[in-house]
This record gives sequence, structure tokens and C-alpha cells, in this order.
Amino acid sequence: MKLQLALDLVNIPQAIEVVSQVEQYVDIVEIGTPVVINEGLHAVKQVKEAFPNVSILADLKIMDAAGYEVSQAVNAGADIVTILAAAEDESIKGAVAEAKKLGKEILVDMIAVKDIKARAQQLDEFGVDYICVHTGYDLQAVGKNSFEDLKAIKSVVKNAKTAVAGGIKLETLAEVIAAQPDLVIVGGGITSQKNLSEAASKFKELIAQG
Ligand SMILES: O=C([C@H](O)CO)[C@H](O)[C@H](O)COP(=O)(O)O
Repeated sequence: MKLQLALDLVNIPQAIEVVSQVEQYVDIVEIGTPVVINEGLHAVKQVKEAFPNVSILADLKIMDAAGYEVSQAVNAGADIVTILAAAEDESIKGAVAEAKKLGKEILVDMIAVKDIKARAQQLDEFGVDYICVHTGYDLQAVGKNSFEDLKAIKSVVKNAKTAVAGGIKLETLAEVIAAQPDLVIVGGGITSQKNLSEAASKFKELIAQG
């Protein structure tokens, strides 16, 4: 089980500062969608240049022009690029083909998908690398989480790695670990803490025990 740190509410210098404090505890650093919207793919490029040995996920949440957008993110330094599960099948297949050509990976974000099991089965057949259940900020705000959805995809996905994101805190981590995803994505659960390094190390320690 791996730990991904999501950086959503920072600018580029702040992102670099955060990564310098937690690098040893996280397996993947996510350049979050709000950061890409604010700073563009320069954020991916500059964080990768500062930490060439860190795996970078670019959370583009692609919806169309998938092959092209994947290629641009990879050119900037991304190792993993995200696409929305709600995108057309052709877009998902295009993203997978481009990532495979470049030796990189695709994570599909299931945010807002209603029939989680059926879509996860289709995505698995398309050869995506990760399938991620995700409760976004707007549903977190009304008390939702993705823990049941994680169990649902775990019951049908045969090839892809599974991931979970959305409001995961130290207090809820045990429930997540019990479902055994391949990747746990944590943003505010680490970045809102005073001592970032201590918070990341606690997440890492519990995940390693998982
Ligand atoms: O993808 C995310 C969200 O849609 C904003 O772009 C976050 O990175 C993801 O939800 C993880 O962050 P936390 O919910 O703060 O753990």
C-alpha cells in the first residue's frame, strides 16, 4: 500500500517547501487540480525539477483530448496522469495508449460516477493502471466519504490497482487500510497539520503496518 500526498491549496514555492518536509514519507506527490488551474503545468515541471526522484501525479481530471493532454503532462514531468471515469470510453482508451507509449501511468477518478461497480469493470478491461474512488470537497462538506465505494470496486477490479481519496484523516485511516487499497491519497489530512513531517510520518507508519 502506497501513500500519495495531494497538494491542492498551494502555489509552486509552497508546494516545493511542503515536499521538502515530507519527501521521505510519501511515495507519490500529487500536483492537485486547483494548483494546475492556478499555475498550469509549470507546477508539475518545477516540482519534478526540484525532486527528480519523486513520482509526480498530475491531477488534470481530463475529460477530452485525452492523448494530447496526457502527453503534455508527461512532457512536464508527470509519472501518473488522471482522467475522469465519466469521460468517453474513447478518451480513456486514448489516455491509456498515450501513457503506455511514454512508459507512464493513468489513474481514473470515479468522482460523480453512479454505477461504481459497472464502470470500474469496464475501466479495468481498458487497461488503466489505477481506479480511484473519490469523494470531492463538495461532497465531503455534506459528510460523505468513499469507504463503501472502495469495498465495491475491490470486489470487481481484477487487474488495475485501487486507490481512495477524499477527506482521509488519521482518525479514519484504519477503516481505509482495512479495505486494502493499493494507494491511499491524503491532502488536508497532512497539509492542514502544524507539523507536516510528523503528520506524514504517522500516515506512513500506519500504512506500512497495514
Ligand atoms: O482531488 C482532490 C480534490 O478534488 C481537489 O482537487 C484532492 O486532491 C483529494 O480530494 C485529496 O485531498 P483531501 O480531500 O484534502 O484529502
